[in-house]
Amino acid sequence: MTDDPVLSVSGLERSFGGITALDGVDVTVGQGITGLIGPNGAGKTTFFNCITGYLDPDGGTVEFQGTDVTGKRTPSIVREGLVRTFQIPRELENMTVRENLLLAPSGQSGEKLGRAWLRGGAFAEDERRSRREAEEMAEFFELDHLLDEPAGSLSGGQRKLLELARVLLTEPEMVLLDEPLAGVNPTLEKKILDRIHELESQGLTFLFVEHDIELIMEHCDHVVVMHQGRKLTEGPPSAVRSDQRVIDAYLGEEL
Ligand SMILES: Nc1ncnc2c1ncn2[C@@H]1O[C@H](COP(=O)(O)OP(=O)(O)OP(=O)(O)O)[C@@H](O)[C@H]1O
Repeated sequence: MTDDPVLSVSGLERSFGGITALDGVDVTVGQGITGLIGPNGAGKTTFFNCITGYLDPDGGTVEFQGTDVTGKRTPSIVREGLVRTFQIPRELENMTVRENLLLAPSGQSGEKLGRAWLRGGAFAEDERRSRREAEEMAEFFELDHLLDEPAGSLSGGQRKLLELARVLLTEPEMVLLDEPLAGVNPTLEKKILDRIHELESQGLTFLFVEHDIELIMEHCDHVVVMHQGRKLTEGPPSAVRSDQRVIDAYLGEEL
């Protein structure tokens, strides 16, 4: 990891009625692969949602590569280069894999259409390039034989690949991965992890939520542990794993 933080989150707060999901979270993420773990209900998903514009935080700040993105909407955060994988929404399940790959995530299509309107002829060239990139991405993730199939017909693992392919097409600087390997068979799992390491070596930053602690320990440079809406501790995987506070937080769950 380099010394310059890619993401700096300070005092992040979010409640739902009487439930405090985030209670002043301070997390700094440097380049590389950082794991984010914590028992059920620790606040991991809320944390992801608040830093990617899906939810407004009640307090605190989020800085991405030196830019304050607190409270910004998702499309503008995506444009800054911070993206998260998200499940293919039901309405996109009837669209083909190719169509899903051609749609920029998080409502950017309106902006794209606007650009096309203004730029006229350049649009055809842009579209050809987008199609080629989508096809290359599908080929890499071994989804090319499924390009004309509806996304809803994919297996769980193939959907995860499609989700990752979609966010990578936005050319991000940092990707938040929310259990990218759930339901993925071992061959596909290895392929996704290899791709993540390859992208990391090219300078991409990952923050990786995963319930499989073994995977986190094996593949992350640094691990942040959340518990009850706060950061409990952080450090190298081996130190975190043997930390008594972490063991207590998981209350005997396998670590
Ligand atoms: N939309 C919501 N409405 C009400 N409460 C919510 C909402 N979203 C999250 N919560 C509550 O906030 C707390 C944190 O939830 P969150 O989903 O962020 O945790 P998590 O660490 O991602 O959990 P898990 O590992 O089980 O997915 C929980 O108590 C949860 O019930």
